[in-house]
Amino acid sequence: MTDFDVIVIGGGPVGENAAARTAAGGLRTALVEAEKVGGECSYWACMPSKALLRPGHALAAARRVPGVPVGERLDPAAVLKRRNEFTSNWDDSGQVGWAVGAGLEVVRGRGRLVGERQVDVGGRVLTASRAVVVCTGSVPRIPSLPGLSEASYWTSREATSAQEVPSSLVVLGGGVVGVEMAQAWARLGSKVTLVVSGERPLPKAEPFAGDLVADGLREDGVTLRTGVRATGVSTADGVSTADGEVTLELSDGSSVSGAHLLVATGRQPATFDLGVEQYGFTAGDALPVDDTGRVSGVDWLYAAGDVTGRALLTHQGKYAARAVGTAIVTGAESPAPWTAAVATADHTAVPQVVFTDPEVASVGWTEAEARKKGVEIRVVDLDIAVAGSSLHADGYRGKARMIVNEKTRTLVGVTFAGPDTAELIHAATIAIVGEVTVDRLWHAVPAYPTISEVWLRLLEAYGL
Ligand SMILES: Cc1cc2nc3c(=O)[nH]c(=O)nc-3n(C[C@H](O)[C@H](O)[C@H](O)COP(=O)(O)OP(=O)(O)OC[C@H]3O[C@@H](n4cnc5c(N)ncnc54)[C@H](O)[C@@H]3O)c2cc1C
Ligand SMILES: NC(=O)c1ccc[n+]([C@@H]2O[C@H](COP(=O)([O-])OP(=O)(O)OC[C@H]3O[C@@H](n4cnc5c(N)ncnc54)[C@H](O)[C@@H]3O)[C@@H](O)[C@H]2O)c1
Repeated sequence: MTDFDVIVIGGGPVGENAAARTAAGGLRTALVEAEKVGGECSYWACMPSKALLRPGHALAAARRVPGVPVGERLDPAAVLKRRNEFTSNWDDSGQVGWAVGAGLEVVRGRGRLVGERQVDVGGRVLTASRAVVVCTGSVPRIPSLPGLSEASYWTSREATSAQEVPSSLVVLGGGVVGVEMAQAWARLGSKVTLVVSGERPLPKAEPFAGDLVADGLREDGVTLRTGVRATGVSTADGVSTADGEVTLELSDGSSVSGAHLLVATGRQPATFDLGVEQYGFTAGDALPVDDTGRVSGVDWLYAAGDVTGRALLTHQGKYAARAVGTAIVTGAESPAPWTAAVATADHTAVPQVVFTDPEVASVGWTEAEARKKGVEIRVVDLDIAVAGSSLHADGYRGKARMIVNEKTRTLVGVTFAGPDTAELIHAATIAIVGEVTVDRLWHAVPAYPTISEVWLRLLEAYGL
């Protein structure tokens, strides 16, 4: 008799969803968690970062509408208190309660694959009759910079959980973590310098989006150092506590200093000390999976979320988890694309919102990605300037891009960059997933006066 039908290793949002799905399908399911049920997302990523950003957005939005009485600046103590509440003060008992209510057995400890359908947790070997699902997430990728390992630097964990506003902050890396945290702490009163190796931040987004975010950061007082690489780190005494304690040396011979250094240079799959080598994989590499989440060459092993390296986003990881759970419960061998056990949208329709001000909301391919794939496309670019946007805010500044596959006349990518564009993107996701032609989209009439009217202008600019 096995202990469980399914063992899920990693109780982040993705593991929780995979486990809840198999339990709902009547399978005895264990959720093994080494730290906190709820994972990185709940305690050191999505939730606290958005809780730090939201008050600044609300204040900026109010300032853009005459007649709304607003204060000069944010109240950092109140912002940090609300952020602490959003992380339940880093107490996971609520999440554990949810897991138990969902019919899961929560096993505390670090899981390690030790044989076919066997997981060691602190010396106890758990066995599964059907499947083991790896949802161990990712960890910060730290570059090898001279002096960095001796310095006391921040990763996204410290940047999202700090209990005081740092007097100054140097941020290395202009990806999503870098720009979001640079703006959050700048708006809370920190003197922030953002170091970006390329021409602009957000190199994976459409260039106009990175440029608009750069403008927004500069307006918040962030100093942007673009086109420079970090070459070394030095600290006064190895402990960074006061202004100027950490110095980042740069490739152009200059340097920048701050009370803290945030290293935001990407993430790495959490496949260390997991026993993946016995199946031919390398610790630190992503686990390769098919669209049902089955790990290549191991028929009882599944994976979902950041650990697969497919899309490092909570919503997309949870989608993959639902596919894995369905695949395990139904036991379908080769389910068809776009059925519940297959994460088909990962290839064409991954939405993301960068929660800066301006926001960047995108789905599908960028122009560069579409061209690389050899798709015959037409790109439509517009300023977001409709009745809805001018009512929304005085001096509203934003841009939209729609990319159309010229053969099928369907959308393959959409990006909106501007204040409060996040809520526009789901319409684009539906259009891409539904393979709606521009000719049919013409009949999806946006309400007046909303920012969504930009859809009508995009279609008109396309020639409809
Ligand atoms: C600062 C920041 C902000 C972000 N903001 C957003 C956002 O706004 N929206 C968004 O969609 N995405 C966001 N992300 C990305 C998002 O956090 C991840 O995509 C998401 O957390 C992935 O979920 P996961 O369950 O795969 O991994 P995780 O959330 O990392 O959870 C993995 C869990 O597995 C546990 N674990 C690891 N190894 C073991 C083991 N051997 N045994 C037992 N347990 C183990 C860990 O303790 C952890 O609890 C953000 C990321 C960062 C860093
Ligand atoms: N709002 C959101 O959806 C959200 C928010 C935060 C994070 N995330 C997810 O988390 C993941 C990790 O975010 P991230 O920002 O850490 O990674 P990222 O890959 O988005 O960005 C890392 C950046 O660091 C740069 N970089 C790498 N090495 C460097 C070096 N040595 N010196 C200078 N720059 C260097 C890269 O060019 C890149 O621009 C992302 O994939 C993102 O999808 C999502």
